[in-house]
Amino acid sequence: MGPRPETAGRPVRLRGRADVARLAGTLADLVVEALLREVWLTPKPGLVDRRNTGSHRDMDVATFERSAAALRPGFADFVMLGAECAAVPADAVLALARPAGLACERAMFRATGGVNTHKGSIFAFGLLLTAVGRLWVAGAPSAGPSIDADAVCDEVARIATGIVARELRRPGEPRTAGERLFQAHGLTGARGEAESGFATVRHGALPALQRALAAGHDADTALAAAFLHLLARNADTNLAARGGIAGLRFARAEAARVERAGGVEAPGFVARMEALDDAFIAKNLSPGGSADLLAVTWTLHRLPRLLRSGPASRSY
Ligand SMILES: CC(C)(COP(=O)(O)OP(=O)(O)OC[C@H]1O[C@@H](n2cnc3c(N)ncnc32)[C@H](O[C@H]2O[C@H](COP(=O)(O)OP(=O)(O)OP(=O)(O)O)[C@@H](O)[C@H]2O)[C@@H]1O)[C@@H](O)C(=O)NCCC(=O)NCCS
Ligand SMILES: Nc1ncnc2[nH]cnc12
Repeated sequence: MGPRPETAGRPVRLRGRADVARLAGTLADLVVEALLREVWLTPKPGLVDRRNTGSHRDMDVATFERSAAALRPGFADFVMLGAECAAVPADAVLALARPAGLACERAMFRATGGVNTHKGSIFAFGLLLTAVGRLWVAGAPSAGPSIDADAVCDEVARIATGIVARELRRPGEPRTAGERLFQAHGLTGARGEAESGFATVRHGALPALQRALAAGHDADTALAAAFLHLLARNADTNLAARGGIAGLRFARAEAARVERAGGVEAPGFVARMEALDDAFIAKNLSPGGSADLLAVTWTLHRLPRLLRSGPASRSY
């Protein structure tokens, strides 16, 4: 699966709804590509990949492939929604986007038979794609070339402003893992990451990916470097939900140990990650949130060049 011929790599300039629709298709293809690159990257401790299904018995690579394909139309809808609400104040956008997010969740559950593969990805990419749609229209006609990762992250932060206080700091029984972990440990999870403008990606995983590419590594090795960075630093509520704070600390400490041993540059990197995979599985640990942020990392890396378009956009 990859970008559709009619949208991939062609200049997308704003001339009206038809051009926003074409932009939406191009960006939806990019996000599906990012989700597939994530699930295919191997090995990823505790996660579904081509080595095994990690700490999961209810999903495999094919489940994620079906889920990603089912989400493509919804991803395009977020871009269109962002373009249509470009003039709406940023702090009023989330309420407008949430129904589209819930529709994506329903599409995911239909495609997976009720398994939660991409709930966090829907949230992250719903914000990211809505933000790009808004920037594309607000800055038209010169917006394309100036929409870089920082501009997108800043717009995501504006849209998500106040979400932690509004949705996590409220009294009452927690309804989800994220709400329970906030009350117990102050972890803000996907909401906190969004409100920070994907800070863990913007200031950590994305530079790690781009350093690895600049050093001559291929895309998968660069993604592995970015994933290791995330695993060592991201406050992943999936890890905490499954293994408690001790589980989150264990995962981050072990990832830091692999980094100190030289990371992707060191001989034996794959063997170290396979050993970590076995250890995570033994403890039922799964860093699903870090997997989502890895797909966000790839998307933010590819987006600026894609918006400037042209054949060069196919290079990484
Ligand atoms: C706002 C929501 C995210 C509310 O969901 P929740 O209250 O649960 O919030 P979190 O727990 O904080 O996170 C939910 C998912 O986000 C991913 N995640 C976790 N930590 C982080 C982080 N630090 N940064 C980024 N993302 C993070 C993670 O999703 C991934 O893992 C899931 C698969 O793992 P698994 O362990 O299997 O999960 P379960 O099935 O729940 O466990 P088992 O039953 O198998 O044991 C998968 O979702 C991955 O994507 C967290 O799970 C948001 O969901 C929401 O409100 N949505 C409504 C629609 C909406 O607003 N859409 C966007 C509009 S712009
Ligand atoms: N590869 C993966 N395995 C398990 N959970 C995930 N959530 C997102 N990507 C995942």
